[in-house]
Amino acid sequence: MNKFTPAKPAGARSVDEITGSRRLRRMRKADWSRRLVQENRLSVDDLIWPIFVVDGKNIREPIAAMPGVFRLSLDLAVKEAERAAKLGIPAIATFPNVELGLRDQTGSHILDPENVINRATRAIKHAVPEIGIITDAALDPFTSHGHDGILRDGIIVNDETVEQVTAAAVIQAAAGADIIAPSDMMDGRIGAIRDALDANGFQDVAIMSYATKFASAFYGPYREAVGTAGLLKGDKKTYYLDHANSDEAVREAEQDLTEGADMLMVKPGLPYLDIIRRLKDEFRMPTFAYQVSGEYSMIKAAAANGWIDGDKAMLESLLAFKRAGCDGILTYFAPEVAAMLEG
Ligand SMILES: NCC(=O)CCC(=O)O
Ligand SMILES: [Mg+2]
Repeated sequence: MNKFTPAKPAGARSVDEITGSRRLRRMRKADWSRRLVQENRLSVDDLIWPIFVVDGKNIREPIAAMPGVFRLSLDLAVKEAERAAKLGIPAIATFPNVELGLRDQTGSHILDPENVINRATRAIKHAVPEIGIITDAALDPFTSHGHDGILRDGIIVNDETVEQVTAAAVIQAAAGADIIAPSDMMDGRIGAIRDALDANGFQDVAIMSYATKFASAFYGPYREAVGTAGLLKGDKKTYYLDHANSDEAVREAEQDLTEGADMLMVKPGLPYLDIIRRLKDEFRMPTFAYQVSGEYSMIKAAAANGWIDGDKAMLESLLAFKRAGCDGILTYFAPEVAAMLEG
């Protein structure tokens, strides 16, 4: 084997000459100094916990593609909300798995004040009034085709969907939702929901807009959780954002703020940190990320295989959202990380 000895350049500079004695490792030398200069911190106040609810009693159904996440009947959802409040988690977001017989072409069951989402809101509000409740006014768990909008002749019709989603938002507010978070990406829904909430006396109900929801492969496990995986035909590219685009995301956020959104959300999270940073810098509004099911499950799967340290990857991923400019994160890790931050 030939041995190669690299030549030192003539008059090679010392490291001090190269750096001008600016040694950036100095502050990293010990735990105490790393803590002292740490720029971002994750706190339990940053967490929103998405939970899945179903009809029935004493049901705690595992979701195969989301280890550690369950579909909960309302009695158990209330218990979990109590646990979340004790851990200091500020808010939960509820998503239903609706029985197939109640799903139809227009998602009409979303308008039933007694549907599982509205009953969950009332039950949790009654038992745990101190926790914030966020509901999604989207149609996908209620339609027989798994789309977020009303489907007519192969087209998701915008304005009719906005009417349906707006009516659903008012019914959710009447049930006690504190924040309406419409995730369907129809044009004009934020302004329509704001007008309708105000007209019905819900001026104090806020809107968190899923302003930039991208067409993404990372929603896979969620579709198992809400039971739309087998129903969905085609894709959602005519309403969700093209994941190649960034300027378009800024336009979407600007539009939703103009229409009255109180908060912005970017979804998915980790592959879209650049979008979070752009929106935060551009608008300086409360900005949230949804660390979606696929992101959660990737970390869980790699950890289960012993390929990564799951706890460390969880904490690192959540802190990355703070660094990117997030005020908070919707994450299935919420109770796990809250317990860790507390302990
Ligand atoms: N409207 C809520 C979602 O679509 C959640 C997606 C995910 O967690 O993958
Ligand atoms: Mg829009």
